[in-house]
Amino acid sequence: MAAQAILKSQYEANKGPATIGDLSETLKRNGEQGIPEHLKVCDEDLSTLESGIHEDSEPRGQYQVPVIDFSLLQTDRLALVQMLGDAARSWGCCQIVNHGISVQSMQQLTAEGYKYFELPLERKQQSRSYVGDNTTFKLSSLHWAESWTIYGKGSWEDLDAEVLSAWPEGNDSLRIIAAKFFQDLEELTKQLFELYAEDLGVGSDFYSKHVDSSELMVRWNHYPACPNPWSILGAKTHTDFNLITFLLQDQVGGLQVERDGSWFGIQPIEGSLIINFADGFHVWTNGTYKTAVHRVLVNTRKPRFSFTAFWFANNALDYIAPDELVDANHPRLYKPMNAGEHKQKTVEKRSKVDMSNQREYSKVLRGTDMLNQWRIHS
Ligand SMILES: O=C(O)CCC(=O)C(=O)O
Ligand SMILES: [Fe+2]
Repeated sequence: MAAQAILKSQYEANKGPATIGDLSETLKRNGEQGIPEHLKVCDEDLSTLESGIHEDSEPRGQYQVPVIDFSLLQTDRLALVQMLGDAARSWGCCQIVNHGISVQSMQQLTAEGYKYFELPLERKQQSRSYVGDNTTFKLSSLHWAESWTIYGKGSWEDLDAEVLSAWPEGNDSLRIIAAKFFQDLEELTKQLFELYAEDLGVGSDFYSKHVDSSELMVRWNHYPACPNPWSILGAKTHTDFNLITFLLQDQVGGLQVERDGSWFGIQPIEGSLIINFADGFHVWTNGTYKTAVHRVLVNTRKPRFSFTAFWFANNALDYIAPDELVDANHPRLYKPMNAGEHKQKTVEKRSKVDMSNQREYSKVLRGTDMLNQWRIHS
């Protein structure tokens, strides 16, 4: 049987290949021919994968996604509010530095989590949330990656259970550092939501008062070096369907965001936090802030690691943009979008889509169809 057929039948039988590493070995032997259809970069993306981009990070001068110094909060709040707002409107994304969360604790958090990927496969597979081969996990926006997920905030239960399943002997440093990070991120998120409210001219706690009832899901990701960078993306082009996402990437880089049909790399900066607006916030601002369309390139030589923190609004919340954001020139764009329903529908759609149908699959990942379901058509 040809390599592709073997892989395909393995996928269909749902028994492997067990890891991206296995798949990588198969692809090294079989070249482009071995790539399963649903892993292939769609034509739309193919034309925008610039040469050489996967081998090294982009040169510094070409990075355009705003990097915002959060310490302006102390010296020039107005300027900070304006920068945050501008970035959210035009990019749906920015990077913040000097955000107040200790860089050292973030480095520890990522490094401790990334050790997870070095554990024996059998151990990792004991975790409820381990995904060794994201290509078979249809719900995921990741493709060439393995990942480990924990539900954070408030409860220690999931954190404890997950940490213990990976390290039965315990791993207090990860447990403590993660719990502290969840708390710090919650504070920062509230602060940011107030600044965004200020930019939008709505009541200062309009968004921030919902942080307490929101949920946090965090994920460590490992994208192994990939022998076929021209045909495979680490994460295909997608939007996040939650409220807002915070990201940390290592120095390898590869995260890109789309603006007006062009792709821009996000500069790796140690200790920074990348903010990606997701579908929820987009609707909640009557479309004022973009939902970031993003993707991840793979690297031929270096593995890449990232850490993502997804805020999900409480399932009961209806995203309704405040009246201040609606006027004759800005008619209301969306019906009240229920957070739980949007999540459920998106998950369902992503898990049912025929992944070998490029057009359909990429539409579902981009979230366009899903958001359109809530759109008011005038
Ligand atoms: O790894 C990254 O930088 C991005 C991952 C991502 O976009 C996601 O998990 O939704
Ligand atoms: Fe994403």
